[in-house]
Amino acid sequence: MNQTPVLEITGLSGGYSLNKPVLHDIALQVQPGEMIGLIGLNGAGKSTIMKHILGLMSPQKGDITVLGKTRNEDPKGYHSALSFVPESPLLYEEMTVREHIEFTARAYGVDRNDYETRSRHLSELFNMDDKMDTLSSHLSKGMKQKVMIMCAFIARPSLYVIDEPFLGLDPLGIRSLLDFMLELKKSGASILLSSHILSTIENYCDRFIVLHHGKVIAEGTLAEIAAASGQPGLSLEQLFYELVQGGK
Ligand SMILES: Nc1ncnc2c1ncn2[C@@H]1O[C@H](COP(=O)(O)OP(=O)(O)OP(=O)(O)O)[C@@H](O)[C@H]1O
Repeated sequence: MNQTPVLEITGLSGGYSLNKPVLHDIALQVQPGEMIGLIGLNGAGKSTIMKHILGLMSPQKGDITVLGKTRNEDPKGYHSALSFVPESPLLYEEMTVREHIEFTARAYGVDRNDYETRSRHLSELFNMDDKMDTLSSHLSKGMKQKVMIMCAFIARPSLYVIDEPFLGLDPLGIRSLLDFMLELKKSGASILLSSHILSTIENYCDRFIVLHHGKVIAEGTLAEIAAASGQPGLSLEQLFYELVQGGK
């Protein structure tokens, strides 16, 4: 493939202190229209990779480009090409659901008509119609997670970075989220998704990156990872178990 990757990470090492890196020589690419599953045990480094992509942490070594440019080369282009769903909801208690979505839409420069159409679609999809004017402090845990997801999806960036989004969502919410991610993918967007719910993402992601102790220990389609491990036909969960047990 000769097109510019939406996201390219090369030789990334980084962490929370210089003498103890958490990430070791990470390389990965996300192409336009791809959904990539980033999987690993607790503490493997998934969120730390995402913090580096978002520019919340700076690499100790290596480079990260979004649409071919680093954050230093084009800060505005870099950030407007990204949208993020964090693992835990971070909301303003005194703002309503609608205000959160509106605020995010303005920050991304979404025009009024697009905002109206998308926000109606998202509130229906996530069953939040009757909560749009509720203060976020009055929402359930799963509803707060839905607000984060709706905020991330109100803009139409090239890349969605989504950190373990399913926790707290009810089965209908999980299905709506998966279906919506497929819609985004069809429209050409790329998604980097981390999750522990391997049976759920197995059939949705195009490729997987398996992270263990801050290193990429396997990558590819399910069939490619299975073939490389000499165990064709295994499910993602079985393969993951074999890989991390073997890599201990
Ligand atoms: N703020 C922090 N300060 C210091 N170390 C941290 C901090 N956040 C994470 N770490 C460490 O970095 C390593 C990677 O953590 P990270 O949060 O990236 O894991 P993860 O793969 O996202 O795990 P999980 O599945 O539990 O969300 C762990 O050893 C963790 O203890």
